[in-house]
Amino acid sequence: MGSKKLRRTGVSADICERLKRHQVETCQDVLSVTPVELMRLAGLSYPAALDLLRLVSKACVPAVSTAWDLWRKKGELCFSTSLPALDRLLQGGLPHGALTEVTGPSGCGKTQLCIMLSVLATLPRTMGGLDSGVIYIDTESAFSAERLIEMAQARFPEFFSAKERLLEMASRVHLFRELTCQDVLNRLERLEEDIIACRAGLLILDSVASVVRKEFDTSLPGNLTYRSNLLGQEAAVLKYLSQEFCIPVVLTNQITTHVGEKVHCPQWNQADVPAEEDSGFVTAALGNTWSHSVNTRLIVQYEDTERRQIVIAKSPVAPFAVLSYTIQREGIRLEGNASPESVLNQGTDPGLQPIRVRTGFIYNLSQATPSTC
Ligand SMILES: Nc1ncnc2c1ncn2[C@@H]1O[C@H](COP(=O)(O)OP(=O)(O)OP(=O)(O)O)[C@@H](O)[C@H]1O
Repeated sequence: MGSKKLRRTGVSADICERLKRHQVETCQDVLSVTPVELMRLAGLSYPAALDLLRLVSKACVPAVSTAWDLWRKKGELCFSTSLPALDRLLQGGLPHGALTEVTGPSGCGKTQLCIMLSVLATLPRTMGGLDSGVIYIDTESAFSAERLIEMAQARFPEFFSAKERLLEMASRVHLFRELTCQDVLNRLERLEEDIIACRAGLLILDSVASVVRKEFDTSLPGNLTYRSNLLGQEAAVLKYLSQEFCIPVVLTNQITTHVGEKVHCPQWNQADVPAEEDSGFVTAALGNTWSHSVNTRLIVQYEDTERRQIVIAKSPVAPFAVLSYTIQREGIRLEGNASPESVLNQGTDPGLQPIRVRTGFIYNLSQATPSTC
Protein backbone atom coordinates (compact mmCIF):
# COMPACT_ATOMS: atom_id res chain seq x y z
CA MET A 1 0.00 0.00 0.00
CA GLY A 2 3.01 2.29 0.49
CA SER A 3 3.50 2.46 -3.26
CA LYS A 4 0.15 4.29 -3.63
CA LYS A 5 0.72 7.49 -5.58
CA LEU A 6 0.30 10.73 -3.63
CA ARG A 7 -2.02 12.06 -6.31
CA ARG A 8 -4.54 9.41 -5.28
CA THR A 9 -4.56 10.26 -1.58
CA GLY A 10 -6.40 13.58 -1.62
CA VAL A 11 -3.21 15.65 -1.25
CA SER A 12 -3.54 18.88 -3.23
CA ALA A 13 -2.06 18.97 -6.74
CA ASP A 14 0.15 21.88 -5.73
CA ILE A 15 1.80 19.97 -2.87
CA CYS A 16 2.11 16.83 -5.03
CA GLU A 17 3.93 18.91 -7.65
CA ARG A 18 6.27 20.45 -5.07
CA LEU A 19 7.12 17.05 -3.61
CA LYS A 20 7.57 15.48 -7.04
CA ARG A 21 10.43 17.90 -7.69
CA HIS A 22 12.23 16.11 -4.84
CA GLN A 23 11.33 12.62 -6.13
CA VAL A 24 8.70 12.23 -3.41
CA GLU A 25 5.81 10.63 -5.29
CA THR A 26 4.39 7.79 -3.23
CA CYS A 27 2.99 7.38 0.28
CA GLN A 28 6.11 5.44 1.18
CA ASP A 29 8.30 8.36 0.06
CA VAL A 30 6.35 10.80 2.26
CA LEU A 31 6.28 8.49 5.26
CA SER A 32 10.04 7.96 4.98
CA VAL A 33 10.87 11.60 5.72
CA THR A 34 10.64 13.45 9.03
CA PRO A 35 8.02 16.20 9.58
CA VAL A 36 10.81 18.80 9.52
CA GLU A 37 12.09 17.52 6.17
CA LEU A 38 8.54 17.51 4.86
CA MET A 39 8.15 21.16 5.93
CA ARG A 40 11.20 22.03 3.85
CA LEU A 41 10.31 19.88 0.79
CA ALA A 42 6.66 20.96 0.58
CA GLY A 43 7.05 24.48 1.94
CA LEU A 44 4.58 23.85 4.79
CA SER A 45 4.26 24.93 8.39
CA TYR A 46 4.98 22.31 11.07
CA PRO A 47 1.27 21.63 11.88
CA ALA A 48 0.48 21.41 8.13
CA ALA A 49 3.31 18.90 7.64
CA LEU A 50 1.90 16.79 10.49
CA ASP A 51 -1.57 16.96 8.93
CA LEU A 52 -0.10 15.85 5.62
CA LEU A 53 1.60 12.87 7.26
CA ARG A 54 -1.67 11.92 8.97
CA LEU A 55 -3.62 12.19 5.71
CA VAL A 56 -1.09 10.06 3.81
CA SER A 57 -0.95 7.43 6.58
CA LYS A 58 -4.73 7.10 6.53
CA ALA A 59 -4.82 6.86 2.75
CA CYS A 60 -2.43 3.95 2.56
CA VAL A 61 -3.37 1.94 5.61
CA PRO A 62 -4.90 -1.37 4.49
CA ALA A 63 -8.62 -1.55 5.12
CA VAL A 64 -9.62 -4.06 7.77
CA SER A 65 -12.40 -6.42 6.81
CA THR A 66 -13.93 -9.27 8.76
CA ALA A 67 -14.27 -12.85 7.61
CA TRP A 68 -18.02 -12.20 7.45
CA ASP A 69 -17.48 -9.31 4.99
CA LEU A 70 -15.40 -11.60 2.79
CA TRP A 71 -17.90 -14.44 3.03
CA ARG A 72 -20.76 -12.14 2.00
CA LYS A 73 -18.82 -10.98 -1.04
CA LYS A 74 -17.64 -14.50 -1.89
CA GLY A 75 -19.11 -14.57 -5.42
CA GLU A 76 -17.75 -11.12 -6.27
CA LEU A 77 -14.22 -11.99 -5.22
CA CYS A 78 -13.60 -14.60 -7.88
CA PHE A 79 -13.20 -14.39 -11.62
CA SER A 80 -14.71 -17.38 -13.40
CA THR A 81 -12.34 -19.11 -15.85
CA SER A 82 -15.38 -20.54 -17.69
CA LEU A 83 -13.89 -23.98 -16.99
CA PRO A 84 -16.49 -25.34 -14.53
CA ALA A 85 -14.33 -28.03 -12.89
CA LEU A 86 -11.46 -25.60 -12.33
CA ASP A 87 -13.84 -22.94 -10.98
CA ARG A 88 -15.40 -25.42 -8.58
CA LEU A 89 -12.00 -26.45 -7.25
CA LEU A 90 -10.91 -22.83 -6.88
CA GLN A 91 -14.20 -22.03 -5.11
CA GLY A 92 -15.43 -19.73 -7.84
CA GLY A 93 -12.39 -19.01 -10.02
CA LEU A 94 -9.27 -16.88 -9.92
CA PRO A 95 -9.16 -14.81 -6.73
CA HIS A 96 -9.47 -11.03 -6.81
CA GLY A 97 -6.82 -9.14 -4.88
CA ALA A 98 -4.27 -11.93 -5.30
CA LEU A 99 -1.63 -13.21 -7.71
CA THR A 100 -2.25 -16.32 -9.80
CA GLU A 101 0.72 -17.83 -11.61
CA VAL A 102 0.44 -20.12 -14.62
CA THR A 103 3.66 -21.95 -15.17
CA GLY A 104 4.70 -24.65 -17.62
CA PRO A 105 6.80 -25.63 -20.61
CA SER A 106 6.88 -23.71 -23.86
CA GLY A 107 3.89 -24.13 -26.15
CA CYS A 108 1.71 -25.67 -23.45
CA GLY A 109 -0.95 -22.98 -23.60
CA LYS A 110 -0.09 -20.28 -21.06
CA THR A 111 -0.58 -17.45 -23.54
CA GLN A 112 -3.73 -19.14 -24.87
CA LEU A 113 -5.15 -19.15 -21.34
CA CYS A 114 -4.26 -15.47 -20.89
CA ILE A 115 -5.93 -14.52 -24.17
CA MET A 116 -9.02 -16.52 -23.18
CA LEU A 117 -9.17 -14.79 -19.78
CA SER A 118 -8.93 -11.43 -21.57
CA VAL A 119 -12.04 -12.23 -23.61
CA LEU A 120 -13.86 -13.44 -20.49
CA ALA A 121 -13.08 -10.32 -18.47
CA THR A 122 -14.74 -8.08 -21.05
CA LEU A 123 -18.01 -10.06 -21.00
CA PRO A 124 -21.08 -8.73 -19.17
CA ARG A 125 -21.50 -9.91 -15.60
CA THR A 126 -24.63 -11.84 -16.59
CA MET A 127 -22.35 -14.04 -18.70
CA GLY A 128 -19.84 -14.55 -15.90
CA GLY A 129 -17.49 -11.77 -17.04
CA LEU A 130 -16.23 -8.70 -15.21
CA ASP A 131 -17.61 -6.17 -17.69
CA SER A 132 -14.24 -4.48 -17.51
CA GLY A 133 -11.13 -3.60 -19.39
CA VAL A 134 -7.97 -5.70 -19.37
CA ILE A 135 -4.36 -4.64 -19.02
CA TYR A 136 -2.15 -7.13 -20.81
CA ILE A 137 1.63 -6.71 -20.42
CA ASP A 138 3.31 -8.77 -23.10
CA THR A 139 7.04 -9.34 -22.65
CA GLU A 140 7.41 -11.99 -25.36
CA SER A 141 5.51 -10.36 -28.24
CA ALA A 142 3.31 -13.45 -28.06
CA PHE A 143 -0.09 -11.74 -27.86
CA SER A 144 -2.15 -12.08 -31.04
CA ALA A 145 -5.18 -9.91 -31.75
CA GLU A 146 -6.29 -12.38 -34.45
CA ARG A 147 -6.28 -15.16 -31.87
CA LEU A 148 -8.28 -12.98 -29.46
CA ILE A 149 -10.96 -12.44 -32.10
CA GLU A 150 -10.92 -16.07 -33.19
CA MET A 151 -11.33 -17.28 -29.61
CA ALA A 152 -14.13 -14.83 -28.84
CA GLN A 153 -16.08 -15.83 -31.95
CA ALA A 154 -15.55 -19.56 -31.41
CA ARG A 155 -16.31 -19.51 -27.66
CA PHE A 156 -19.33 -17.22 -27.72
CA PRO A 157 -20.59 -17.40 -31.34
CA GLU A 158 -24.00 -15.94 -30.57
CA PHE A 159 -22.83 -13.06 -28.42
CA PHE A 160 -20.03 -12.08 -30.79
CA SER A 161 -22.10 -12.51 -33.95
CA ALA A 162 -22.52 -8.72 -33.86
CA LYS A 163 -19.39 -7.01 -35.17
CA GLU A 164 -19.80 -4.06 -32.77
CA ARG A 165 -19.48 -6.39 -29.79
CA LEU A 166 -16.27 -7.84 -31.18
CA LEU A 167 -14.87 -4.37 -31.71
CA GLU A 168 -15.87 -3.30 -28.23
CA MET A 169 -14.29 -6.39 -26.71
CA ALA A 170 -11.03 -5.89 -28.63
CA SER A 171 -10.88 -2.21 -27.72
CA ARG A 172 -11.15 -3.06 -24.01
CA VAL A 173 -7.96 -5.14 -24.07
CA HIS A 174 -5.06 -2.74 -23.57
CA LEU A 175 -1.74 -4.17 -24.63
CA PHE A 176 1.64 -2.96 -23.38
CA ARG A 177 4.73 -4.52 -24.95
CA GLU A 178 7.62 -4.27 -22.51
CA LEU A 179 10.73 -6.13 -23.53
CA THR A 180 13.24 -5.43 -20.75
CA CYS A 181 13.15 -5.90 -16.98
CA GLN A 182 13.42 -2.19 -16.33
CA ASP A 183 10.60 -1.43 -18.77
CA VAL A 184 8.36 -3.99 -17.05
CA LEU A 185 9.09 -2.52 -13.62
CA ASN A 186 8.58 1.05 -14.87
CA ARG A 187 5.29 0.05 -16.46
CA LEU A 188 4.08 -1.63 -13.28
CA GLU A 189 5.00 1.41 -11.22
CA ARG A 190 2.95 3.67 -13.53
CA LEU A 191 0.02 1.32 -13.83
CA GLU A 192 -2.36 2.85 -11.28
CA GLU A 193 -3.55 5.57 -13.65
CA ASP A 194 -3.85 3.08 -16.52
CA ILE A 195 -5.97 0.73 -14.43
CA ILE A 196 -8.33 3.57 -13.62
CA ALA A 197 -8.35 4.98 -17.17
CA CYS A 198 -8.97 1.57 -18.79
CA ARG A 199 -11.43 0.50 -16.07
CA ALA A 200 -9.33 -2.62 -15.90
CA GLY A 201 -10.73 -5.56 -13.97
CA LEU A 202 -7.93 -7.93 -14.91
CA LEU A 203 -4.15 -7.51 -15.08
CA ILE A 204 -2.04 -10.01 -17.01
CA LEU A 205 1.76 -10.20 -17.15
CA ASP A 206 2.86 -12.69 -19.84
CA SER A 207 5.54 -13.57 -18.95
CA VAL A 208 7.33 -12.54 -15.81
CA ALA A 209 10.20 -14.96 -16.46
CA SER A 210 11.22 -14.37 -20.04
CA VAL A 211 12.82 -10.92 -19.64
CA VAL A 212 14.37 -11.76 -16.29
CA ARG A 213 15.97 -14.96 -17.50
CA LYS A 214 17.20 -13.31 -20.70
CA GLU A 215 18.93 -10.49 -18.85
CA PHE A 216 20.39 -12.17 -15.79
CA ASP A 217 23.05 -14.82 -15.93
CA THR A 218 22.71 -16.02 -12.35
CA SER A 219 26.07 -17.77 -12.46
CA LEU A 220 27.72 -14.33 -12.37
CA PRO A 221 28.41 -12.90 -8.91
CA GLY A 222 25.82 -10.43 -7.67
CA ASN A 223 23.31 -11.16 -10.41
CA LEU A 224 21.18 -13.47 -8.33
CA THR A 225 20.81 -10.89 -5.56
CA TYR A 226 20.03 -8.14 -8.06
CA ARG A 227 17.47 -10.36 -9.79
CA SER A 228 15.82 -11.33 -6.49
CA ASN A 229 15.53 -7.66 -5.54
CA LEU A 230 13.97 -6.81 -8.88
CA LEU A 231 11.48 -9.67 -8.64
CA GLY A 232 10.71 -8.65 -5.07
CA GLN A 233 9.89 -5.13 -6.25
CA GLU A 234 7.71 -6.45 -9.09
CA ALA A 235 5.87 -8.78 -6.73
CA ALA A 236 5.28 -5.95 -4.23
CA VAL A 237 3.82 -3.64 -6.89
CA LEU A 238 1.67 -6.42 -8.35
CA LYS A 239 0.32 -7.31 -4.92
CA TYR A 240 -0.39 -3.67 -4.18
CA LEU A 241 -2.27 -3.23 -7.47
CA SER A 242 -4.28 -6.42 -7.04
CA GLN A 243 -5.32 -5.45 -3.51
CA GLU A 244 -5.84 -1.74 -4.08
CA PHE A 245 -8.14 -2.32 -7.05
CA CYS A 246 -9.40 -5.73 -5.89
CA ILE A 247 -8.63 -7.34 -9.24
CA PRO A 248 -7.22 -10.72 -10.21
CA VAL A 249 -3.61 -10.60 -11.42
CA VAL A 250 -2.46 -13.41 -13.71
CA LEU A 251 1.23 -14.02 -14.38
CA THR A 252 2.89 -16.60 -16.55
CA ASN A 253 6.19 -18.19 -15.67
CA GLN A 254 8.45 -20.74 -17.25
CA ILE A 255 9.85 -23.93 -15.83
CA THR A 256 13.45 -24.66 -15.08
CA THR A 257 15.26 -27.97 -15.11
CA HIS A 258 17.55 -29.07 -12.31
CA VAL A 259 19.83 -31.64 -13.90
CA GLY A 260 21.76 -33.97 -11.68
CA GLU A 261 19.96 -33.02 -8.50
CA LYS A 262 18.18 -35.87 -6.88
CA VAL A 263 14.82 -34.97 -5.45
CA HIS A 264 14.48 -36.12 -1.91
CA CYS A 265 10.96 -37.22 -1.31
CA PRO A 266 10.47 -39.94 1.25
CA GLN A 267 6.94 -40.64 0.05
CA TRP A 268 7.97 -41.65 -3.43
CA ASN A 269 8.56 -45.28 -4.00
CA GLN A 270 12.02 -45.08 -5.58
CA ALA A 271 11.33 -48.26 -7.54
CA ASP A 272 8.62 -46.31 -9.38
CA VAL A 273 11.04 -43.68 -10.58
CA PRO A 274 12.67 -44.78 -13.85
CA ALA A 275 16.43 -44.44 -14.06
CA GLU A 276 16.36 -41.56 -16.52
CA GLU A 277 14.03 -39.65 -14.23
CA ASP A 278 16.31 -40.14 -11.31
CA SER A 279 18.73 -37.39 -12.19
CA GLY A 280 16.64 -34.27 -12.52
CA PHE A 281 13.39 -32.44 -12.01
CA VAL A 282 11.65 -29.34 -13.24
CA THR A 283 10.12 -26.63 -11.15
CA ALA A 284 8.69 -23.14 -11.61
CA ALA A 285 11.45 -20.72 -12.62
CA LEU A 286 12.66 -17.64 -10.68
CA GLY A 287 13.45 -19.24 -7.35
CA ASN A 288 12.03 -19.44 -3.90
CA THR A 289 11.39 -15.78 -3.13
CA TRP A 290 9.24 -15.42 -6.22
CA SER A 291 7.61 -18.77 -5.61
CA HIS A 292 6.32 -17.57 -2.25
CA SER A 293 5.01 -14.31 -3.71
CA VAL A 294 2.22 -15.92 -5.72
CA ASN A 295 -1.00 -16.96 -4.00
CA THR A 296 -2.22 -19.55 -6.49
CA ARG A 297 -0.03 -21.60 -8.82
CA LEU A 298 -1.41 -23.52 -11.78
CA ILE A 299 1.04 -25.74 -13.62
CA VAL A 300 0.29 -26.62 -17.23
CA GLN A 301 2.04 -29.61 -18.73
CA TYR A 302 1.91 -32.00 -21.67
CA GLU A 303 0.07 -35.28 -21.26
CA ASP A 304 0.59 -36.41 -24.85
CA THR A 305 0.85 -34.62 -28.19
CA GLU A 306 -2.78 -33.51 -28.05
CA ARG A 307 -3.78 -33.47 -24.41
CA ARG A 308 -2.35 -31.32 -21.66
CA GLN A 309 -3.00 -30.97 -17.96
CA ILE A 310 -3.68 -28.15 -15.55
CA VAL A 311 -2.37 -28.92 -12.08
CA ILE A 312 -3.51 -26.87 -9.10
CA ALA A 313 -0.16 -26.91 -7.36
CA LYS A 314 -0.70 -24.17 -4.79
CA SER A 315 -3.89 -22.59 -3.57
CA PRO A 316 -5.17 -21.35 -0.23
CA VAL A 317 -8.62 -22.76 -1.01
CA ALA A 318 -8.24 -25.71 -3.38
CA PRO A 319 -6.78 -29.17 -2.89
CA PHE A 320 -4.11 -30.52 -5.20
CA ALA A 321 -5.87 -31.53 -8.43
CA VAL A 322 -5.19 -32.37 -12.06
CA LEU A 323 -7.50 -31.60 -14.99
CA SER A 324 -7.00 -32.59 -18.64
CA TYR A 325 -7.44 -30.04 -21.38
CA THR A 326 -6.87 -29.45 -25.06
CA ILE A 327 -6.39 -26.20 -26.95
CA GLN A 328 -9.11 -25.56 -29.52
CA ARG A 329 -10.20 -22.63 -31.66
CA GLU A 330 -12.32 -21.48 -28.71
CA GLY A 331 -9.31 -21.62 -26.35
CA ILE A 332 -8.87 -24.00 -23.45
CA ARG A 333 -11.34 -26.86 -23.32
CA LEU A 334 -11.48 -29.28 -20.39
CA GLU A 335 -11.64 -32.91 -21.44
CA GLY A 336 -14.09 -35.64 -20.43
CA ASN A 337 -16.25 -35.19 -17.37
CA ALA A 338 -13.48 -33.53 -15.44
CA SER A 339 -15.34 -33.44 -12.19
CA PRO A 340 -13.26 -32.17 -9.32
CA GLU A 341 -13.99 -35.27 -7.27
CA SER A 342 -12.38 -37.50 -9.88
CA VAL A 343 -9.05 -35.80 -9.53
CA LEU A 344 -8.86 -35.47 -5.78
CA ASN A 345 -7.16 -37.81 -3.38
CA GLN A 346 -4.42 -38.71 -5.80
CA GLY A 347 -1.77 -38.59 -3.14
CA THR A 348 -1.35 -38.21 0.56
CA ASP A 349 0.70 -35.03 0.47
CA PRO A 350 -0.19 -32.68 -2.36
CA GLY A 351 2.96 -30.68 -1.90
CA LEU A 352 5.11 -33.68 -2.66
CA GLN A 353 3.02 -35.37 -5.31
CA PRO A 354 5.26 -36.42 -8.22
CA ILE A 355 3.86 -35.88 -11.68
CA ARG A 356 5.37 -37.55 -14.69
CA VAL A 357 5.81 -35.45 -17.78
CA ARG A 358 6.70 -36.34 -21.33
CA THR A 359 10.24 -35.06 -20.99
CA GLY A 360 10.95 -37.78 -18.47
CA PHE A 361 11.50 -35.32 -15.66
CA ILE A 362 9.46 -34.93 -12.54
CA TYR A 363 7.68 -31.88 -11.30
CA ASN A 364 8.40 -31.38 -7.68
CA LEU A 365 5.41 -29.42 -6.53
CA SER A 366 6.67 -28.81 -3.06
CA GLN A 367 6.63 -25.09 -2.39
CA ALA A 368 9.81 -25.58 -0.47
CA THR A 369 11.75 -26.92 -3.43
CA PRO A 370 15.15 -25.26 -3.43
CA SER A 371 15.50 -23.48 -6.74
CA THR A 372 18.44 -21.30 -7.60
CA CYS A 373 17.85 -21.00 -11.32
N1 LIG B 1 -6.13 -21.57 -33.25
C1 LIG B 1 -5.62 -22.56 -32.50
N2 LIG B 1 -6.27 -23.73 -32.41
C2 LIG B 1 -5.78 -24.72 -31.66
N3 LIG B 1 -4.63 -24.67 -30.98
C3 LIG B 1 -3.93 -23.54 -31.06
C4 LIG B 1 -4.38 -22.43 -31.81
N4 LIG B 1 -3.48 -21.44 -31.67
C5 LIG B 1 -2.51 -21.92 -30.88
N5 LIG B 1 -2.77 -23.18 -30.50
C6 LIG B 1 -1.94 -24.05 -29.66
O1 LIG B 1 -1.34 -23.26 -28.67
C7 LIG B 1 0.03 -23.64 -28.54
C8 LIG B 1 0.83 -22.42 -28.14
O2 LIG B 1 0.39 -22.08 -26.85
P1 LIG B 1 0.98 -20.81 -26.12
O3 LIG B 1 1.43 -19.80 -27.10
O4 LIG B 1 -0.04 -20.42 -25.13
O5 LIG B 1 2.25 -21.43 -25.39
P2 LIG B 1 2.99 -20.89 -24.10
O6 LIG B 1 2.76 -21.89 -23.03
O7 LIG B 1 2.61 -19.48 -23.82
O8 LIG B 1 4.50 -20.97 -24.61
P3 LIG B 1 5.75 -20.00 -24.29
O9 LIG B 1 6.16 -20.29 -22.89
O10 LIG B 1 6.77 -20.43 -25.29
O11 LIG B 1 5.26 -18.60 -24.52
C9 LIG B 1 0.45 -24.12 -29.89
O12 LIG B 1 1.43 -25.10 -29.74
C10 LIG B 1 -0.82 -24.71 -30.42
O13 LIG B 1 -0.81 -26.07 -30.10
